[in-house]
Amino acid sequence: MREPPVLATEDLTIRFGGHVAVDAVTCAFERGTLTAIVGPNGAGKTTYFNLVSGQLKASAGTVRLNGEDITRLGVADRCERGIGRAFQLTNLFPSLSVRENVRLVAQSRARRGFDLFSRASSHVELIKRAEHVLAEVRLADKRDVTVSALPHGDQRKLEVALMIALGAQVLMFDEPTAGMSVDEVPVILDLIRELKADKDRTILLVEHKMDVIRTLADRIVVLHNGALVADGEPGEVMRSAIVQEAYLGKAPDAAAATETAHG
Ligand SMILES: Nc1ncnc2c1ncn2[C@@H]1O[C@H](COP(=O)(O)OP(=O)(O)OP(=O)(O)O)[C@@H](O)[C@H]1O
Repeated sequence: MREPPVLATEDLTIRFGGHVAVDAVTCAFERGTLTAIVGPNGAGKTTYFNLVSGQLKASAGTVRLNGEDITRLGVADRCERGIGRAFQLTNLFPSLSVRENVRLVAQSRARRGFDLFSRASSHVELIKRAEHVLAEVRLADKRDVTVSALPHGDQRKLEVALMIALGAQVLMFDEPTAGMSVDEVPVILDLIRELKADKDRTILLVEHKMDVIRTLADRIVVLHNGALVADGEPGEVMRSAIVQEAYLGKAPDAAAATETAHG
């Protein structure tokens, strides 16, 4: 039997009063893929993320992780099962070193017995695990730096390290380059590219910048007024009239003219 997608939403819906912010979104995400979720301001992208990560409770519909219905679980339970959301962690210890932060997260996970390292909970094993994760996010040379002294870009890398140490299989990034300096942007994009190379992970990315989407995404899902209006390979989705109109703000005729003009 074919294994279920890592993550799937079925008719996922949330209403705020009379406003439907996410409208019956059915979408599946396969292991080893990076999907960009795009759409105009207010389309429902962040709200969709909140429904997947558990920050918001759905009015209707289902969220499944590896086939398991997790719709009624809270953020912590979803996180333990492998849903990681970048830059939302409040559990950084600013006065401890980078490595201590990662070690503590690895330790809490090992105690709860959620991964292969559950028996490797000796101090030495946990340090090894922390070193491995820090190498993966290119922070090994900052291992002894106190978190509060880290530049913004490195704090973000550390947050990714914590997601990995927590055992996330689904990594969600909501505008990862927002608020970053020109120097930091390529660093975080390289990091996402490297995370994507690990085919066990499934990455969801909300992003406005088309150049970022073009270089990273295997697939684009377009939301508009809360509903999924396009889903497919990036080139094809970007060329579709609905995207030209909904996302780029051009009428279909103008979009067609632009396409013709550019061959
Ligand atoms: N807690 C809330 N209460 C009421 N309305 C909300 C709430 N959260 C979101 N909305 C509304 O839901 C709609 C979708 O918002 P959301 O932030 O998900 O859009 P978005 O696509 O992420 O936009 P942006 O690109 O600007 O971040 C908007 O109309 C927003 O005002």
